[in-house]
Amino acid sequence: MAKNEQDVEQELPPPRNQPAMPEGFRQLKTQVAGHTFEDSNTEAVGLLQDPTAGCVLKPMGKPECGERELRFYESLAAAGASGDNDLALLRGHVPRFYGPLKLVVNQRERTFLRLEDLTRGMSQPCVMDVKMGKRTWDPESSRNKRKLEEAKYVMCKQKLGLCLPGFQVYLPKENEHPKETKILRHGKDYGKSLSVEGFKQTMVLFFNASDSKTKRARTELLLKEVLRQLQEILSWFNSQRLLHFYASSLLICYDYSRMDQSSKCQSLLNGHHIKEDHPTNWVRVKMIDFAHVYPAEEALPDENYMFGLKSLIDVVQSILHR
Ligand SMILES: Nc1ncnc2c1ncn2[C@@H]1O[C@H](COP(=O)(O)OP(=O)(O)OP(=O)(O)O)[C@@H](O)[C@H]1O
Ligand SMILES: O=P(O)(O)O[C@@H]1[C@H](O)[C@H](O)[C@@H](OP(=O)(O)O)[C@H](OP(=O)(O)O)[C@H]1O
Repeated sequence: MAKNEQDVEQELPPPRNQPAMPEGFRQLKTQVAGHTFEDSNTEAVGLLQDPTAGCVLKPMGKPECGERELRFYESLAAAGASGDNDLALLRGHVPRFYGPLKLVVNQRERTFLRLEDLTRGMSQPCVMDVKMGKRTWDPESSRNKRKLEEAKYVMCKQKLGLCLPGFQVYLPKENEHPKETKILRHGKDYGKSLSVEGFKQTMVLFFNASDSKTKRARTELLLKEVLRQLQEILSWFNSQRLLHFYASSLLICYDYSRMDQSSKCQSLLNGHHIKEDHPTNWVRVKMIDFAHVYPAEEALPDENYMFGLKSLIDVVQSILHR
């Protein structure tokens, strides 16, 4: 590990000056990467959360990026919910989109994209942002942007086609109270320092898989569900020839509080029984960040994204089969 846990808590501090925002909204506390609020710059805006609606609101940042992401979500909406074309099928792998919304934040009106909150309903959300692909610059990037991107996260990006801009995880406290937890948070500086081995160890930590004796069954369930969702995304990429995704991420979320429960059924008022403990209720893996999505060149598959996705699957499989 590059830094100890004490450093981590200082690395992503909650901003001291609370940004001024409309009633009912708050900063997304589980935001682990990307553009964020800054104490010294009221122009910098991060994601908001609307806890009642189960939505997050992503600010449309740089005009070309914001517009591209809006067009991407609108094209999925237009593809129709029930269609079986590749765009319609992609809807299942991205957050639901509820349209743009103008809000005044820090005394300035801005446009936000309203998206399904992938951490909704989670009382102890563990969240990891994994940026996909060896190449994280898009076809319109300047020579300078290319150089900047190629100089970052070099070890993981080149070998695995992955990089780790941020994550948070709940871990058991190492004391006599097994139910007590602590949160570990790391940002992009940590991710940029990781070797391939460090990346793999970080994944072990993130999945609470370091202790092989306790919670073994729950960890196995978690890893299998993550793998299942990753494989579904890979099958979509295997067939689609429409889009290429640059600097896009997978967001892996799970609820640590569900790692402790044994499988149980819940009775519903209408007499039906649902397995509320089913892992699809507390594990979510979705694609996010579509600021650099382009039509596929020469209708080729997105080998760049797929290379990263396959190595992520290999890493998770290696943890499962240790
Ligand atoms: N739908 C969502 N549900 C929950 N959290 C989300 C969602 N979308 C984004 N986030 C949180 O916000 C972070 C940043 O998201 P995103 O990558 O879309 O922003 P960005 O500012 O475009 O990032 P970048 O600087 O890498 O381009 C993610 O790492 C995640 O923590
Ligand atoms: O990982 P880092 O070092 O934080 O680098 C940022 C990352 O590449 C973001 O994807 C990019 O935003 P976009 O995807 O919106 O281009 C941002 O550009 P920016 O600083 O020009 O916003 C970079 O600074």
